[in-house]
Order: sequence, then C-alpha cells, then structure tokens
Amino acid sequence: MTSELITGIAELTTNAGSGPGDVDGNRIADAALVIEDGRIAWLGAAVDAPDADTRTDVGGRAVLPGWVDTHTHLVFAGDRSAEFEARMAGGRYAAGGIATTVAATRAASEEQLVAGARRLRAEALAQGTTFLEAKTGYALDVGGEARSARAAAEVADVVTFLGAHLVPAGVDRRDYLDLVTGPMLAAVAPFASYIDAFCEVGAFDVEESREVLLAGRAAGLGVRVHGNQLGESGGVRLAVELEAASVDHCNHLSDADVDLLAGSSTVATLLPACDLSTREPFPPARALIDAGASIALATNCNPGTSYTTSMAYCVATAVLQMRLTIAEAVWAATRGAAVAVGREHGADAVGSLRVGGLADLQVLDAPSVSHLAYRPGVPLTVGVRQRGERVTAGTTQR
Ligand SMILES: N=CN[C@@H](CCC(=O)O)C(=O)O
Ligand SMILES: [Zn+2]
Repeated sequence: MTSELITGIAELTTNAGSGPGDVDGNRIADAALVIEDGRIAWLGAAVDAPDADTRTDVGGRAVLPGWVDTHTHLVFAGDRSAEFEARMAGGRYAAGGIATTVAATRAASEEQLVAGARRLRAEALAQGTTFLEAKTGYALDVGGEARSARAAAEVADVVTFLGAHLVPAGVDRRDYLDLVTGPMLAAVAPFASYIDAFCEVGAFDVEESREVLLAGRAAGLGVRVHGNQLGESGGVRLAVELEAASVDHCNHLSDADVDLLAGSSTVATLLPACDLSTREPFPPARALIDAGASIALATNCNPGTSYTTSMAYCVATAVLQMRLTIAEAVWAATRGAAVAVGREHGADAVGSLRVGGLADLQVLDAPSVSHLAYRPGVPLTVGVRQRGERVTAGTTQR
C-alpha cells in the first residue's frame, strides 16, 4: 500500500465542519494531506505533515471535495437545440418537450445510450464531479425504462426511477399510472435506489405523484420529487409530507413552502443552470437558507432544460445571481448535496474530506474557492482524484 503526501495546498476546503458558516471546521490554510488506499490517511497544517512514500506539490492551489451532482438525466438520445433556440427567442419551457427526447431515446440502441451517458459522465468527472446521480425517464415504457436504468447504473453512483416524467402520447393516464406503479417499477427497482415524479402542470398532479412515490417507497426506494419548477405545483408540500430526501427545482415557493422545508429533513435542491436555460425565476435561495432549510446545488444535466455537466457553473451562478456566499455555494454542491442522497455520513460518505474518508477531491488552478465565482466561466479544475486515483482529461471518451 503506497501513501502519497500532497503539499502546496494554499487552502484546503474539507467541509467537515458543522455547516457552511463553520469556517474553522471547514477550511485549513497552508495545508497538506496524505492519500492511502483511496482514502484520506491524514490532513492538516503543512508544517505538521508526516512522511509518505511519494509526494505531489500542487503549487499553492486550492483543494476541495469533488462535486456531488445529485440531479442528472444522462440517459437520453437526440438533440433539443432548436427548442432551446426558440426559447431564447421568447418561447416558454413546457413539460411537453420531454416527448421529443422520448422518441429519440426509444429509437436508440442500448449501446448508444450507454455511450452517450459515459461521455457525459466523463465530461463531468474531468470537471471535478466525483459522485453523480442519474435518472431514467426518457423511455416511458417497461422495457425502455429498464434499459435506461441499466445504462444509468453503468455510469452513475445512484440511480433514480423517473417513469412519472410524462404520460406518453397515446396512453391513457390511468393505464400509465398502473404501469409505472406496477410492471415498470418492478423492472426498474433492481437498478434504482430512489423514485421520483415530475409534479407539475402538464406532467403529474399531486395525487398522481403521491401514488407513484408511495408505490416506490413500498418497493424499498427512497423518494425524490421534481417540484414547483413552473408554478406552485404542490410538489414541495408533497415532498415534505413523504419525508422525501430531496425536492428539486423549487423556483416558485410560497412563504409556507419555505417554512415547511425549513422544518423538514427534505433538502431543497436548486438547479441554477436550468433556471437560466428556461428563464424561470431563480428560487428564493436566501430565504430558504435564512429560514434554516438545507439546500443542495445540482446541474440537472438533460437535453431539454439544462445541457451542462458543469457544477462550477452552478456554483458561480448561485453566488452571483442567487446571492449565496462562496462558502454556502461550495457546501451546497458538496456536503449539502451528500445529504440529498443519504451519503453525508458513514465509511463511504461523499462531499467532505476527513481522515478515513474517501479521497474524492479536486485541485483548482487558483489559491481559493472564491475564484469559482470571482473568475466565472474559467475552467479552474485542473486536477481530480476519485478514490485517490488521478483522473486525466483523456478519460473523456467520444
Ligand atoms: N423538469 C422535468 N424534467 C427535466 C427536464 C426534462 C426535459 O425537458 O427533457 C428537468 O428536470 O428539468
Ligand atoms: Zn430533472
């Protein structure tokens, strides 16, 4: 077993503290760390660093946990750039656009779906995303959803079943709900750990979403919800009622929704890249944080509303447009996100750097995480370690 000492860390963000405001618990200046067998064997002030078999000097750069992206739809085929262009010319996003991707996904082979998902996963990893969730939801028939779940399981750390994304054209709503909660759930559940529903006008109402989510829960899956993206859909209320791990989007929240989230264990996962791409108002992130709600940031990578794998872009947008502090945004994209997928604690915890924990980390070509928003759009992640292993740009497969 070889140990590696990493030195020259101008600022080490561990996010091992009690919250984003716990500066002393979360950051170490002039730090070093030791990786052994894929885990952090030691971390602390550089002056106290122990010896190791090998040494890597990162030259005065910042090191922080790898990003934890808890909301992606990586398994799809086709392109929606024309829809995007029309939206940028004044059109509004509607749930019906999903049908375009469903048609292309059904027409693709499993190999094509896996290859597409792998390409995006590699793109994300090269940008620092060391842990990623992926959803089904672009096939919407039993065989296709099972195929998407298998493809997602090939590339993602966590798979979510999103059969309740849209009622496919030509299918009766009641029949489709019976399919999703019956044979489709049975076919997908072996590959998934969560169930999700798009609780929104044009997709599924609260009653329908509740039925789907309860069926998933009865099958042993955790609950996530797409809620309050396009209006006050009731998705947030439903998520809190069901003690969902996460409710995602949260653009349109009443004061009561904010209070409900603040009093719950449900994480509000905010998707700033999606909000820009759909020109939807940003969620009231400050109100959520100030009320005491837990938040996460994620890319929502998908071909319709958010075709990016860049967590750094989400962090910069959250700071510059949603008024998060740098520390809050970095926390929400790492440790806060870990809460949203039940991976905050335990031997395989993600989103923080601690002795004994996984060596999932990234190096920025900057002395501090503040540069993520101070130098927006600049690809600052220049080194990534996943389970201690160096990730190289060559990992991106095309
Ligand atoms: N909002 C629902 N689902 C995806 C977008 C799906 C699509 O338009 O293809 C989302 O999270 O934004
Ligand atoms: Zn989504």
